[in-house]
Amino acid sequence: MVEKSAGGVEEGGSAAAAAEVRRWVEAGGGRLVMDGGLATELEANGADLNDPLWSAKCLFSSPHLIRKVHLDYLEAGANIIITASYQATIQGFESKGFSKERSEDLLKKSVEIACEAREMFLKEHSDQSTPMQHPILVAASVGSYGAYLADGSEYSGDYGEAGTLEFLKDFHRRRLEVLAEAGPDLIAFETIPNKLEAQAYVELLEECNINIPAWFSFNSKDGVHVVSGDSLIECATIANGCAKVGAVGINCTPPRFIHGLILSIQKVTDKPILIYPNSGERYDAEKKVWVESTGVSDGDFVSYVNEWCKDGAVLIGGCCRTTPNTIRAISRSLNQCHSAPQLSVA
Ligand SMILES: C[S+](C)CC[C@H](N)C(=O)O
Ligand SMILES: N[C@@H](CCS)C(=O)O
Ligand SMILES: [Zn+2]
Repeated sequence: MVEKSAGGVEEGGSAAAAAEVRRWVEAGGGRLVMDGGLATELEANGADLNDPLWSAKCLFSSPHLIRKVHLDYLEAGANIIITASYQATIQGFESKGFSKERSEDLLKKSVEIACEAREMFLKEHSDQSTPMQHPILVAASVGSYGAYLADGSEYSGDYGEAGTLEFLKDFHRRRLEVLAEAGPDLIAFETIPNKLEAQAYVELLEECNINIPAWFSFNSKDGVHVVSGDSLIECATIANGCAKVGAVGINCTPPRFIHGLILSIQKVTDKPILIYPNSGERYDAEKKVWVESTGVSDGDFVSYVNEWCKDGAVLIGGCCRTTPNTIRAISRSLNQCHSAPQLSVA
């Protein structure tokens, strides 16, 4: 279980969230291993995600599978497990016929399932002399508005006329509050496709007075811009300007772009950098399948890890199409990596 500092993000000045993430990274020996693709592994365990709710469907159809996948990632060496709330929204559940209350309960449940998996894992290993990974953290996923649209818009960031700042804030507000109230260690804003949504998240973190460290993770198709074409540097600058953001990085992006993206992020922030790329395959949103075999294998993926460490990433995992085998290999590779930079705890 994680011990939180007395004041959380609330106290401690402008870099409080980053300081908290740095403390966790220090506790983990200079690196933290994140989990891999949650939806990927739910499918591997038999879930049918061809649904507008995608992986969030399992919150009511097969919560036991979500718990199993979290456990599999913990057994593989993950320090951080990300909840099944990526595509879980009050609006999405309501359009399936759930009441507002039940929809909020399902959001909370995503955090509860991950916490249960952590408890089970800790209990299972409590009498073992071999050291387990520490700390173990639960990050509540907030997928973008594009994820809710269920048409792959998180890979274009093109929201048309709906994409105003106020609209995006209204869309995410209650969802964020409910997830924060459920008590995760972190809030994971994932697969952020454009600058506007990053700005909306910053304003919501402040207005809702969220005192749980957040991370902002963008996705890119060219190694320079986020998927909308907005500059990654500008996006990372927005994240850097928010004291409630504890880490900044990249997810669901081909491994070949990660090196350059880390260097870009470093130009504008001292906050810890996280990266959890996908396999490099392309998502066909109509058929809801991943296509093309240009992806990298687990072995290939891991060959990049030491370079990303040297570049300065301190939280490393995988996104779509990565598996517990990927995470096990990353964990082993990081354990052998002795070039950990000294992190100052502010
Ligand atoms: C990260 S993508 C693979 C998630 C699924 C997408 N939003 C869809 O519903 O098709
Ligand atoms: N946390 C989500 C990210 C999708 S891009 C998942 O792994 O399914
Ligand atoms: Zn992904």
